[in-house]
Amino acid sequence: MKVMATGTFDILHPGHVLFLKKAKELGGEDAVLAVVIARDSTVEKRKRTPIIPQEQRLEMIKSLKPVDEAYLGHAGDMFKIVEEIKPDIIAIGSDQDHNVDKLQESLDKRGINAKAMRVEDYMFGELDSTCKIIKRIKHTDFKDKTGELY
Ligand SMILES: Cc1cc2nc3c(=O)[nH]c(=O)nc-3n(C[C@H](O)[C@H](O)[C@H](O)COP(=O)(O)O)c2cc1C
Ligand SMILES: Nc1ncnc2c1ncn2[C@@H]1O[C@H](COP(=O)(O)OP(=O)(O)OP(=O)(O)O)[C@@H](O)[C@H]1O
Repeated sequence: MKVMATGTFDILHPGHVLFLKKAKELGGEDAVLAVVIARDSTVEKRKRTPIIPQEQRLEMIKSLKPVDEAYLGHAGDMFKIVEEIKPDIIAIGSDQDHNVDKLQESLDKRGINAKAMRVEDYMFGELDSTCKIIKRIKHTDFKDKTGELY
């Protein structure tokens, strides 16, 4: 079965890898995992300014073990890429801001034969989100080996 997972994936961390592994598991033994990377313009609108540009975020996701295919999403219509990829399952992360029931309704209305499913697993840790990594960087005084701030 083909599973589609989506996200920004700005500054990768182990929680992203857990999500992708668990998303692929939803598709059973012969699962194929296709990942849609949110465009910079989408991230700006929906979340915040991304740090890593979309092409670099795509390159990193493509290189991860569970990932079979990865694509940049389109600007605007979020269902166009779904129609192109034709997934059996759309995996939504546990803290992802998409309502699974509403998403399923929209898929059904559009005649897309995919099941929206939530991945319940979440990896908790000191730096378990991109936001926390950004905050850590902002509040760190970086010094070189002589102790000089740079
Ligand atoms: C079914 C589905 C299709 C999507 N298609 C696109 C798309 O074509 N282009 C895009 O920029 N974002 C797309 N997104 C949105 C992003 O992947 C992402 O969910 C959104 O920017 C919020 O960021 P986050 O999921 O990292 O929190 C899609 C999301 C879903 C659930
Ligand atoms: N710690 C985590 N454990 C499990 N899944 C995670 C974790 N962090 C993110 N994910 C999942 O990875 C996908 C991409 O997440 P996203 O790029 O929004 O990362 P993020 O770290 O949550 O970013 P931000 O802090 O900017 O919101 C989403 O489906 C999200 O639910």
